[in-house]
Amino acid sequence: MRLYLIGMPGAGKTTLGRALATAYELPFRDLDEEITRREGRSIATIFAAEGEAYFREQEAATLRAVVQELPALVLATGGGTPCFHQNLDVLLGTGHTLYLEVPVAELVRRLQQAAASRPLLAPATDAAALTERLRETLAARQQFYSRAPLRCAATSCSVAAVQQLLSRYQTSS
Ligand SMILES: Nc1ncnc2c1ncn2[C@@H]1O[C@H](COP(=O)(O)OP(=O)(O)O)[C@@H](O)[C@H]1O
Ligand SMILES: O=C(O)C1=C[C@@H](OP(=O)(O)O)[C@@H](O)[C@H](O)C1
Ligand SMILES: [Mg+2]
Repeated sequence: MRLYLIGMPGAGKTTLGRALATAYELPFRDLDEEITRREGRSIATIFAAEGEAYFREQEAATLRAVVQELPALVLATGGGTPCFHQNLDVLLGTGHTLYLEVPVAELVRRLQQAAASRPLLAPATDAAALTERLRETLAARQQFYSRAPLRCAATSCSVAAVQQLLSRYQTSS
């Protein structure tokens, strides 16, 4: 089984993805970590040195390489992954895609510390600016995220809840 986690920065894709991989005894990959490894530099450095378009190309290529390499895994994508280069079609066509749906106010709470290492959010320094940035980003991305066949809300995104969701989904499909 390939399980893909999608959603906004701060939704918990990396955190929950790692826990789900342990629970399912599957390899875990974080797409940002894979890009960092291939490139030998951080996501923030890639954005600063090469710009977003270059990052999106590397992201698309790395996604395809990971999918080809591993027939079974849990993959935490980056927040923008499903929105560029037909990546969502790759996800939908090769595994189960789960959208972690988290309200902007909760994302702000989680990200206030970490925005500096997330280049798309870095210009938003205070809570009001971060809220505005996340609102705009979510509005633009909703059309992609909402195509995921599986979704869970912030409050119910435990490992056990996802396992239950997935087993119901697998028996019904
Ligand atoms: N369920 C949760 N409840 C509270 N905080 C969380 C939860 N999941 C993740 N976090 C925190 O939110 C931040 C972003 O989590 P992360 O897994 O990196 O999200 P993503 O990979 O979706 O950007 C981290 O500081 C993490 O500890
Ligand atoms: O939302 C985005 O466009 C991005 C999210 C980041 O991943 P997280 O969602 O894990 O923060 C990372 O891929 C990059 O900084 C771009
Ligand atoms: Mg992440």
